[in-house]
Amino acid sequence: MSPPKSEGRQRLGPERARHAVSVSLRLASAATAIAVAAAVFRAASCYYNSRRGNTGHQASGSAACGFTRIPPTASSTTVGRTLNSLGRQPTQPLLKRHRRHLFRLRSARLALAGPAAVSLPDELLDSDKALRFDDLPIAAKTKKALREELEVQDMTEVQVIAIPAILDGADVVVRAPTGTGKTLAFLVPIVEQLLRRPRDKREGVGALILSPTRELAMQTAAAAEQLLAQHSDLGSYCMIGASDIYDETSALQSEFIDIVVATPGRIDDHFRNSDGFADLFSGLQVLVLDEADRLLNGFRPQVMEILRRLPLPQDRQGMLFSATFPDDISEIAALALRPGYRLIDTMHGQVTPSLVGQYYAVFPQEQMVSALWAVLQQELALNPGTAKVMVFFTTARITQYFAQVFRKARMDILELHSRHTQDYRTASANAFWTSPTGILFSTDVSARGLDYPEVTSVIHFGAPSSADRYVHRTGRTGRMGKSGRSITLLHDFERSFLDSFQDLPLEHLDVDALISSSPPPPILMAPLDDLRVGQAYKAWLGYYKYFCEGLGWDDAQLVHHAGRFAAAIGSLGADGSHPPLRKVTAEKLGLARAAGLNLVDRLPFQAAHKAEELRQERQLRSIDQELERLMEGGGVAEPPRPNAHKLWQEKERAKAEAPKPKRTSSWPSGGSKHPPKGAPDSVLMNSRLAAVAAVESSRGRKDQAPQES
Ligand SMILES: Nc1ncnc2c1ncn2[C@@H]1O[C@H](COP(=O)(O)OP(=O)(O)OP(=O)(O)O)[C@@H](O)[C@H]1O
Repeated sequence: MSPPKSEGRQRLGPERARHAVSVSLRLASAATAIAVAAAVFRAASCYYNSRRGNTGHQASGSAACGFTRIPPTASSTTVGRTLNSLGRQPTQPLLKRHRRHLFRLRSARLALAGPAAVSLPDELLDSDKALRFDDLPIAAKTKKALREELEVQDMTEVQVIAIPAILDGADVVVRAPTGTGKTLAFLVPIVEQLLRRPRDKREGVGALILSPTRELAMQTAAAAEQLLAQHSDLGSYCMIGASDIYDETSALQSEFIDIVVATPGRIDDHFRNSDGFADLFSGLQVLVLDEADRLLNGFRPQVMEILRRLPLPQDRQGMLFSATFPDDISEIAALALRPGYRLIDTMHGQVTPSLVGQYYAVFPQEQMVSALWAVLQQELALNPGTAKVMVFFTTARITQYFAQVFRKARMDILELHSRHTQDYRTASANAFWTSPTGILFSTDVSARGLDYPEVTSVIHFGAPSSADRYVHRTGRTGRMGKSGRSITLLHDFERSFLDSFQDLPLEHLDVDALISSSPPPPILMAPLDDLRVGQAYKAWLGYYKYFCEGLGWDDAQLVHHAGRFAAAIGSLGADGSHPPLRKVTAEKLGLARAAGLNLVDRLPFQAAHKAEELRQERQLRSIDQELERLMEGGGVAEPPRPNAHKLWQEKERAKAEAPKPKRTSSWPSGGSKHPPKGAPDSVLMNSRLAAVAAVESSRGRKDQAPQES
């Protein structure tokens, strides 16, 4: 294992002090007192400030479901908010009005202080045209790729402000609404920075982009690949938990790879276990933490370890991107950025997309299945033939349970969560991405960054565990100025969730009326087999045990509501007995002494599942054979492969054979308006998905991915 690149990280103290001074200076010089006061007032009225501290997710015992209000505080983000107070406009995802661009650019210059904050030529600032990528001082090949591969021309607000600042060499913290083009806001200048300083092959990787989930990393890598389509001398690579660790190291050592997009767990793993890996990053020029708040909240140990082994902030450029940051970002920024970094904030006080109608319903837990059924029917009816719905659940097992229940009722449900293998996850994501309509049941693993086209509705089944999660989930719809709907379905005991969201435009939805007009089919109310019930019940207990304090529950109340959950899925015994729970599990949950649980040494149904597992494996094999046969016969396109590196290798191979081949990414791209070529036959893929799911589920296989839930 290579030694850490530097041991000097203890300089954080003085750096922090310098940073504090620089923030104060910027505060003082950047805005007038009125603007600051307006921003503070805005902050006070903004729900984002009224939520509990974002970084305190684990710290507070009441945790995320506590729904307690934290008094608003003025903070370093005030600097960013002065931009908003000057702008006084609702969020406009695609700003084509040049005057507003100019106003904001000038505001940015004012508010962000620092010399030469934005380096667009003055003649552009004085013209009446919308600012386009073509106007940027970047390589012609990048512009061509933006036009032809990503099909984008006019820049969005965050791109107008962030790209010049990054090209200028600044470290940045960028907060911009969901779906407004943050990915290209960092990818475009990264490519340019790499081109501007030609690198020696021995310097290794030029830019590292960290993403909290595998799917987001793959999506970003695909966008990078599209952007590099015209640059035969630059390559990108995607490193995620599911790939082969040995292949990755040797690929990185033998190939010329400039941009690596990765999940933190995998990079950390390499740093610890792969010889010579750290050397590959010794010449790193750019580091991006995409969804930075999540990375530093949910993956802090890994991210800290990575930061410790990368070049010091003063020797590279650093960027933090997200739609949500804690009020005090100085701590996060001090970890990854140079003092004097610039804050760019294009939220304009609006945390959710302006064209997303937001609704809520509260219902007795016993009605949860009917409520979800009725709301889904409504969304399908509101968008006939085009409904694309994402339903977010609290845990992977509960997601899996509901997916199987709704499939019984002949609904075509895709599933994405950590209880499946990466192949399955990728196939689900691809199927949802390519289909013009569909329903995806997911955990928060899909909440951030994923850019599924044309999502019409987001349904939160149960209270989201934090305000930030609500924002990111909701942001899967209403992207790039489109409209959408977000419906929050709250169990009766989650009503206090609404207290924290008073500033959101949530409208009440009459779920009783919906249930009366769309009653659930009887099959929906019949429980699944014991194994699935047991898994869902255990997951429910584990999840709400974590939030007991916030809900004001003791163990007896937890068990009481767990019984209601069991009743709602039709699995409470005739004598009121709960589904069986292993004693060892109850001990782990701290519930060994709780009255009312049905504790057993061994689950009675485990052996019976062995035979079922074998049957399903046989089924899976025959579906695979069928797929293979069809593919050989040209009846169905090859299922898409996600690994950007493989695609890159193919590109390289193809290049050697014929100059300038044109390839299309097989993964949902950040910008292409067309589905990737080679999309799978959906019926066959769906049956394969179902078969794989059944086998995985009966094996109880757990995916080890870093996950949201
Ligand atoms: N200038 C542009 N014009 C048109 N479309 C664009 C432009 N820039 C990006 N897009 C497209 O907008 C969509 C959303 O972009 P992106 O995923 O980068 O948003 P985001 O701000 O990162 O969202 P999130 O906060 O959810 O991660 C993508 O399909 C992307 O290709």
